[in-house]
Amino acid sequence: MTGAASFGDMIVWWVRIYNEFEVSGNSLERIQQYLVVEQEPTPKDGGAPPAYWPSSGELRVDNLSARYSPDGPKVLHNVSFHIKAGQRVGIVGRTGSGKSTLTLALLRCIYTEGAVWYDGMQTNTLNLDALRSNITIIPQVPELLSGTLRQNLDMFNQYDDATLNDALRAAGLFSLQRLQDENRLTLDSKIASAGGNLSVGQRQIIALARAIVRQSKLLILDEATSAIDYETDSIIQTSLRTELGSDVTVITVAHRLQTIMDSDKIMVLDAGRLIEFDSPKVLLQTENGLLRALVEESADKEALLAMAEGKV
Ligand SMILES: Nc1ncnc2c1ncn2[C@@H]1O[C@H](COP(=O)(O)OP(=O)(O)OP(=O)(O)O)[C@@H](O)[C@H]1O
Repeated sequence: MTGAASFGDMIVWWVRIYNEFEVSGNSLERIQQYLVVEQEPTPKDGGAPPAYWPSSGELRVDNLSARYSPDGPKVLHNVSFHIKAGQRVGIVGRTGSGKSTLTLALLRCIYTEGAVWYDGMQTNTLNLDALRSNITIIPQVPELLSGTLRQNLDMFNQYDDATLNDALRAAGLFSLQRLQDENRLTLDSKIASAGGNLSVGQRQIIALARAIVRQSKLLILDEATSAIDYETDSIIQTSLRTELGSDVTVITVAHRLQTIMDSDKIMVLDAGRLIEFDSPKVLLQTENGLLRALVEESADKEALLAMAEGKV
């Protein structure tokens, strides 16, 4: 009996050791993978822009191509366009058409060829710190830091409360709180790690307020369709239309056409190529145009057409 029990114990012991060995092996493998990941140039490498840069959100893109790995396939193909300072531009396209890839390429997060000029500076001559701190991205679900709302808006304590409250008002936080009975936030409110105690809408509004405080000239918004309710979305859209300076360019990656149908211009991507870029009104008159086809397919066709005509 004792012999059988100790043999059994030994088997269990071996299984446990083998299991632990396998788990540790996985961790080692993961560390090894991180060690061989190719590093970006250090953020300070490259030129520093002049102090007055950027003074506008003008963006000129010339033959921009992109891939996710040095020897991977091109995912974005020779995209060229010009966005004047202050324009609101929507990017549309079917799933996998390259919308997110284009925004990553603008930030130099992936391998790119071609040239991008932001307010007259060619971005690949700038260090990554300078480039990325002057473009604000508002992702679908913005991550906030644990701390107060004030710290999230102004990490280096550079602005007074009036400026921060103005930015929150302009971004639409107080309108949202009037409409919805969400927890009332003040500059001293505590934000949980990653913003876990706030709704996605509140987080997007705070990210927008941060862009307003930083006086970003180029804002890229990834529309959060599924995670955001209609009221919050329209508050954010109104803020983007009315509360930003006239030289601030807003690019919205749109997942529903309503959001961008009254933009100054719409960019239509298809399989990594820019196939249409013009005002919604012109694109809707384009025979066999993709935007026109997307609108035709939509259940909200009439409303979209009215928006494009500026009637809504
Ligand atoms: N990390 C990645 N590595 C390799 N290829 C990728 C990666 N991310 C995206 N791709 C590829 O790039 C192409 C464009 O994808 P992208 O995510 O830019 O499209 P999208 O228009 O933003 O799509 P969605 O509307 O679904 O967000 C697709 O073929 C996709 O498979």
